Amino acid sequence: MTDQSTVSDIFDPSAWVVAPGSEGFTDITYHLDTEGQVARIAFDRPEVRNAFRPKTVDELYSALDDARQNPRVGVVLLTGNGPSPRDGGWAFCSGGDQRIRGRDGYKYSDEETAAGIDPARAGRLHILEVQRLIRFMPKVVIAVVPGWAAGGGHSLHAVCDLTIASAEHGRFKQTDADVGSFDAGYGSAYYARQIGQKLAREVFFLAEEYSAQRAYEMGAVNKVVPHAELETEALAWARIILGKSPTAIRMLKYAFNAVDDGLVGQQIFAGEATRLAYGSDEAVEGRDSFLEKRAPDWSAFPYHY
Ligand SMILES: CC(C)(COP(=O)(O)OP(=O)(O)OC[C@H]1O[C@@H](n2cnc3c(N)ncnc32)[C@H](O)[C@@H]1OP(=O)(O)O)[C@@H](O)C(=O)NCCC(=O)NCCSC(=O)CCC(=O)c1ccccc1C(=O)O
Repeated sequence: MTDQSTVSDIFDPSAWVVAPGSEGFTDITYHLDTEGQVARIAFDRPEVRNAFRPKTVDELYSALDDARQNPRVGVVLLTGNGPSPRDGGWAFCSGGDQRIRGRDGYKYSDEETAAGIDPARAGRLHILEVQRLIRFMPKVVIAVVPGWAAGGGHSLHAVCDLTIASAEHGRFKQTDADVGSFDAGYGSAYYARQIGQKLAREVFFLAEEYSAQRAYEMGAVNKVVPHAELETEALAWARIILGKSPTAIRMLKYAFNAVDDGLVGQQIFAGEATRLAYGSDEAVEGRDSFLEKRAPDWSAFPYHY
């Protein structure tokens, strides 16, 4: 298990505490800032450019869902620890671990399978569940890219609300088609909404390498910062966002999502609108009139226009 106090060369141990319950994770690290309002979740397989295997995705989902349900957390930073002890390379995430890809998805290890993996969940592509969690959680998720974002890692950065990248080491490459994979959802179609159709098709069809600066110019990255300042800058952005109204941020995220998310997007936005309406005197009158077995009195509530 990684020493949680020194997880990455650009990690500031004085800014973070280990998130309760995360001690058993092997493939990711999970920290909360000292105020308990920002979550830092990081891939921790730098020797394979932070490629994910099913266990990685299980842990990632678990940490993200914990952050989602923590009422004090307002912003999540998703990043990759590094550098690689083998060659010094940096990565955000290089997608699915190709060494354990089977014909029906990514495979748990023999030990994990022997320990009781249900055959129904043996071949996994559940990074897509992680994508939906990032997309639908009512909090801002920032991709903090210290190195390669490739394949499914590229898709994860695309689905995050914001991306901050290392000027020196940030690299973007959509390799899906090189390895016979295709993210036909947020990773491609939504990504095209971000940078435009021609550029998105170039990124996927050619699978070339793009620097952080080029990705910024294409509209895929919000800010490029010196490598040593990457995490400090990400935390600073998180603190700016924490200064805003939680309800406003939640409604804005869901408003941005709704146009691309069809009825699910409308449902999520509408659910939050209903929550807001329940707080009004008008909705209280509706509920109370039912419980008191009387006709509702709407006279105090004008038809606003
Ligand atoms: C990322 C690279 C461009 C980095 O290149 P470089 O810096 O030269 O490093 P390397 O020497 O290549 O790599 C160092 C070391 O790491 C190993 N490694 C790197 N990436 C992976 C990986 N993905 N799986 C396994 N191992 C990896 C590499 O082999 C080296 O180890 P050695 O022992 O020295 O050999 C470059 O590494 C690269 O191109 N990597 C592969 C990127 C890739 O193709 N990823 C898979 C894309 S497909 C995918 O992610 C599908 C899963 C998925 O997410 C999905 C599924 C279904 C629908 C949607 C999705 C979705 O995309 O979300």
